[in-house]
Amino acid sequence: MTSTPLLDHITAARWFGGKGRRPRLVGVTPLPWLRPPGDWPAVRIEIAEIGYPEGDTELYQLLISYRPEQDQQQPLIAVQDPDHGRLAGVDGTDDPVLHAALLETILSGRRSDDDSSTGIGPSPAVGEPGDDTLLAAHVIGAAQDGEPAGLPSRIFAGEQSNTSILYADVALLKIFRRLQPGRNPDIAIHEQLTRAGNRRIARLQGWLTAGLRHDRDLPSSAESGPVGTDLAMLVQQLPNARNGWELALTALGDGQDLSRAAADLGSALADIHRDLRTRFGSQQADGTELADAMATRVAAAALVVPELGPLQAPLSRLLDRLRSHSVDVQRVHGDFHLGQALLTDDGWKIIDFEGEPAKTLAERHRPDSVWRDIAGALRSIDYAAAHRRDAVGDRWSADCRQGFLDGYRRSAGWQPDDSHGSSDPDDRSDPAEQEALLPAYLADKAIYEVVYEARNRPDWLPIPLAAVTALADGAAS
Ligand SMILES: Nc1ncnc2c1ncn2[C@@H]1O[C@H](COP(=O)(O)OP(=O)(O)O)[C@@H](O)[C@H]1O
Ligand SMILES: O=P(O)(O)O[C@H]1O[C@H](CO)[C@@H](O[C@H]2O[C@H](CO)[C@@H](O)[C@H](O)[C@H]2O)[C@H](O)[C@H]1O
Repeated sequence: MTSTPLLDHITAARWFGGKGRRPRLVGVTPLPWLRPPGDWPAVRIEIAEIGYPEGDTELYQLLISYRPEQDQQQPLIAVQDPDHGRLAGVDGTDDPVLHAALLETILSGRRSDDDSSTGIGPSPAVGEPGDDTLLAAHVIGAAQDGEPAGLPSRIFAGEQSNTSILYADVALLKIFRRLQPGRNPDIAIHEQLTRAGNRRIARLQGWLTAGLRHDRDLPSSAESGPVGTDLAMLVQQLPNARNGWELALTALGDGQDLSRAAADLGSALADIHRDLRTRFGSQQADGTELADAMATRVAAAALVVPELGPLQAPLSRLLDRLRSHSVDVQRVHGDFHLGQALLTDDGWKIIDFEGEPAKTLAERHRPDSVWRDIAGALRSIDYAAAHRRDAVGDRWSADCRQGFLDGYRRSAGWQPDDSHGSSDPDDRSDPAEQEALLPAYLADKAIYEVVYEARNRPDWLPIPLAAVTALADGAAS
């Protein structure tokens, strides 16, 4: 690989997904300037295309702050610009001027308070229709009513795969680093849940989309014309939010029962599923096709983690149980775990609807069974309990899992309960029969986790491997 300051910057970043590979910088596409000429620093988003020897490419979003070349120390990139002259740019991720320009760009965007917005429209906030690369901004709800100028900003310092900018204590701008042409599921789902008035999420306030052209900005394709590629979303900042994973570990360490909170979380997930079902619809999927897809994932995982080899036959018997079913599917979270749940003064909120990072964009938009998310939560409780492998941990885990399932069933209207029962039970014909799908979804999730841990945290591999083994043993007996 030919090292350049920009390539080194990208490959060293927390969000770079090609670690261990041989990346090269194919090109950089600048989006329009976010400030008028003469206002320094000049700031804009740039999209870097990274190529690999295997032939695949990835797109990454960069935030760059420019000054005249002679005024800039240690630049990542130098450009000749018709309006600004010779410029040198540095990473602008921490630059409050860039933060303010991004916020103002979104808040000056096209208001789309109807349901027909597609994310890329004829009224770009920056650039003119017909430009090669447009930047379109959209706002919904009350986001435009505030005065954004001067809001103090800072980068979210916690663990995350993208980059978030916090504006005072009111809003959070999540900047998607690894871009995929098309609609981002996090925005698509937040938009619909916000329009539905769902109170279990951080409300969406706006988003930013680039209109990238296949012939110039995007990896080679026969298509032409701009493709809306979502860049960032602005959401309500949740005050006093405590991460569910950390709460679980603390409670477990203290031997504190968390089954009521788990029930509330199950109820929150059911509320979200209900609104997703209403907004996106539902359909029936062929259980045989689902079982085949899961079996393919087991086989692929066994190539990465050979310990799975002997478990393939019993797992295949477990997946066979899906084959006799027509499976009810709808939009779901897709990668639900305790780290995606924040406990606030207003109860649980669920975040990060991007789906499993290893899946393609099309797969992440595809309807799936609600058991995908329920299995995600149950697996996550098991992960937490793995930190305390004793009778207290086992009891804690069993209580939490039962609490979660009871809370979900009650809110979904799957079981009668005067105190919590939903007056609007969903329309699935036989939820109890659908519950037979849970072991297959638990196995599919644990198989995903085995590969995830083998690649990212080998020390954690025994946790999902033990779960797959237990499920396989259960199927064999
Ligand atoms: N609306 C919000 N308000 C407050 N904190 C949030 C909000 N959304 C996310 N966070 C914090 O940011 C972290 C990362 O968010 P997430 O959406 O999972 O980002 P990523 O997908 O980039 O990892 C969360 O674990 C949480 O601590
Ligand atoms: O980065 P994301 O939050 O989108 O999700 C990925 O990373 C998660 C780990 O941070 C991983 O979750 C797995 O570990 C969790 C504990 O750290 C556990 O609660 C989850 O149940 C387990 O799946 C997730 O699978 C992965 O997609």
